[in-house]
Amino acid sequence: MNGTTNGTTNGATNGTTKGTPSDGDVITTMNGAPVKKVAGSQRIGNQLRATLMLQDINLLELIQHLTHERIPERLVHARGTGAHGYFEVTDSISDVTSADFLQRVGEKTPLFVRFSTVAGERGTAETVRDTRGFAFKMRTKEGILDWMFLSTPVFPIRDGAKFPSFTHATKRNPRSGLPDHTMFWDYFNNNQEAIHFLMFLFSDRATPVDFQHADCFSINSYRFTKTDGSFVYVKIHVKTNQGVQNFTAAEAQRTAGEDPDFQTRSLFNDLEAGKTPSWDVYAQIIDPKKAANYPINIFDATKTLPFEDFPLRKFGRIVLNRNPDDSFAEVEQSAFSPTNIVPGWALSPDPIIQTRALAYADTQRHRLGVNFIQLPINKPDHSFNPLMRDGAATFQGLGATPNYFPSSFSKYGVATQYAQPDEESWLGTVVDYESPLVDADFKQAQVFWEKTLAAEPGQQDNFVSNVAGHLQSAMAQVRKATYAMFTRVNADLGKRIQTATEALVAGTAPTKPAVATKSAIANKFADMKLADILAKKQSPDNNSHNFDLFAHKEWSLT
Ligand code: HEM
Repeated sequence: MNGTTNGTTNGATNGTTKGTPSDGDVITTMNGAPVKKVAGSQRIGNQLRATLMLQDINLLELIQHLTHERIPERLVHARGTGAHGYFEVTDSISDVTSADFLQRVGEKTPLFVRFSTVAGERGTAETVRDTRGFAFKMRTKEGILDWMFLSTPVFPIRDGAKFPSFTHATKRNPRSGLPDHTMFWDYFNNNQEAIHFLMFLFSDRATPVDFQHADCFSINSYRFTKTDGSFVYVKIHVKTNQGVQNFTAAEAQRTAGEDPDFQTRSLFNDLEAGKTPSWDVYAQIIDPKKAANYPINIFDATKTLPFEDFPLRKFGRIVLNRNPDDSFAEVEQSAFSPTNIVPGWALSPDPIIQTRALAYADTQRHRLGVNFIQLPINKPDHSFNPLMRDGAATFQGLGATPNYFPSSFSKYGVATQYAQPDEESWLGTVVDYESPLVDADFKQAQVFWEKTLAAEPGQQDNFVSNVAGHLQSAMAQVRKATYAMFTRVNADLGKRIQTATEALVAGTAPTKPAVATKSAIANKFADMKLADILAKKQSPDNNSHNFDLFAHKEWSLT
């Protein structure tokens, strides 16, 4: 057998699953003894009747392993898929960060990404209306850096204590176990700082065709730091080179029914076919002095920062080129956290980031076990901390290394080049603070409605019908409060949502939801049957990626 030898760890590098068997390997029991009959079971007499024996170790182990194969799904972002690739520095950014992996233009850092939807469970359909998660794990020479971004540039909350309520309201009713639109809208009616997020969630941007055709954003402000102690704040934008493509609500719903795994299949097939989807990476650099007097709080995750004042600066690109070898080992067991940072990249005082600092490794100890960091996909190429060593399933092999610090019997210490603390100062009186809702919270939502959506033909109509289609299932008093919320964005918007929703409730709306514009993909294939699309895909002169997006009936592991 390949894999572990001599009882020592086979430290898999690059987060890839190791131990692929080779021809001629024999199947063994857990302790490594050869199995005589893998699919047979020991029984009394040569008969089909089941008088089985506990001494049939192969059978016992097979069943016992199977009954333990599922682990808890992620609290949020349970449905996901992954891919390997790299991050490449395309433009110099070393004036604002000392991060080693960003110092040299052209340098590539190995990367793993997990893409996800947020609210649904592990088996739910993928093309549904939702935010998409983009979790990047970069293996830099100075440790693992995780970037955990979303496909919306804003978040629904700016007070960490609201995260449980927001999460509960977007999941199932605790009594009925059913999705509950009354609960959903009632939460948002009472937490209206989420309005900007809702504008994205009910636009066609929340039904991307697949992950390759979506952008993502850090949302939270982080810090680029330098070894001299200076720093700037930074927001990251990751823009797809495949072009943004969204489904309309009707297309997304249809696809969810026809192929609930559409987005996983699209990515898997693209990578198997040798495609290399890529994204350009930009920074919005924020001078701390400018941030202090800027009208928008840069630590308010419900707001974006205008490009006029904080232009995008390109510094890298992300390229994907390989499917995982083992979906469970790499995708399901991957553990990302914003606290996986490296010198040159740091957290900020953003309250959401500070709350997140606690959440991830905590849930991963529950989901994967205390030593989840030793799993190959999560394990840094180099790490050493003898103070964290015991717990279930540890295999670090630190032996006699002292487990306290400092010790007279060891010479290990800290890296002196990072000894200089950065200059951020945190001073103030302790207060119990919950951010109040103010008129300014509706400003960016208003711009999104009046300018952004208005600039794309049919998108305002789609927005109204997307909200109405969802809101119609809420109780009357909740619907009324939601009309009032959208009226604060724009009086006409509030009225249109009310008219469209109440028509659906009364059954006077057209039976099919009005889909004002079709996506580019739907237009292209409007009159084609699936079989024609697949046939066209196979024609040698076709090199349009649009055809591949519809090739979702294929599943090829070869
Ligand atoms: C207080 C706010 C938040 C809390 C408490 C929180 C908590 C969590 C938890 C518990 C998970 C599951 C982790 C796991 O099981 O491994 C998760 C996943 C995730 N979160 Fe958050 N989250 C918050 C806000 C955000 C924000 C603002 C973003 C992005 C800007 C984000 C991005 C993600 C992503 C991408 C994943 C999926 C990770 C994966 O694919 O494994 N989260 N979050």
